[in-house]
Amino acid sequence: MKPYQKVPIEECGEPMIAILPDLFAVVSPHPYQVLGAPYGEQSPYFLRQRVVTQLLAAQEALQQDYPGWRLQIFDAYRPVAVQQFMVDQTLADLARSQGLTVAALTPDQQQTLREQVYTFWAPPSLDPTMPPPHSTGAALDLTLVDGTGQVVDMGSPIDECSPRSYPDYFQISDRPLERQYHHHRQLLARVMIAAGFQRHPQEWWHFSWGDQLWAWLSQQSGTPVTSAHYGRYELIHGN
Ligand SMILES: C[C@@H](N)C(=O)N[C@H](C)C(=O)O
Ligand SMILES: [Zn+2]
Repeated sequence: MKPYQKVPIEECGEPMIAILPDLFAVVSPHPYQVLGAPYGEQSPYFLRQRVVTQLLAAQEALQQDYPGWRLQIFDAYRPVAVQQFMVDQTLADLARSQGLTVAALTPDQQQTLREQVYTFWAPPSLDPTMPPPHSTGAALDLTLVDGTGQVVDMGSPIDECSPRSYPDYFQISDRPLERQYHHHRQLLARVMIAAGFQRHPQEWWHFSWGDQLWAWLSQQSGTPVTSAHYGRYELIHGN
């Protein structure tokens, strides 16, 4: 169990709304849909209403200093079935990168690779007290696009299971390009945190507002948050 999963949830019942592509940039086609992830009738481009409001505030803060720049949404809502699919997919990818298959892994190899997967992916738990963050509609993965519509280089791709994903990985570099990656990651974090979001400690791209991880990180930084506002969305809207 991760420490944030102990935070109580007081579900506020707020609906999710669509993230409109005329307001934000979005990665399309959606990378997990392309892989065949089981969304059913659901769409990854949905978030809780208040989370979208805070996201708009973050984009406005960005555009004050960088006119024409936008937030680019890579992923947002994720049913638990999709979380399970992506965890399995990532395990298979990591095994393949070592010339192995999941079926052929020894118990020790399984354990090592699973630990690597769970450094970057939340467990696909169906327990209502510990939902995967994206299954609450409060978490999203995103980056920046500049005024010409170009994706801003953060030095590593979203979802890479390696230390390059850690937000401060390039902090101590004195190479000009890597200084720039760090600056871009800082810029994304600055506008998101100013709008009330919290960033995942191991991922430069993952932010949330109102879920258990957000509440736990807020507590760690001294903000008196006692509970999360959002639990698993499927439990309140039955989809
Ligand atoms: C790996 C990434 N796409 C992600 O969303 N990770 C977090 C921790 C999650 O699975 O909730
Ligand atoms: Zn995420």
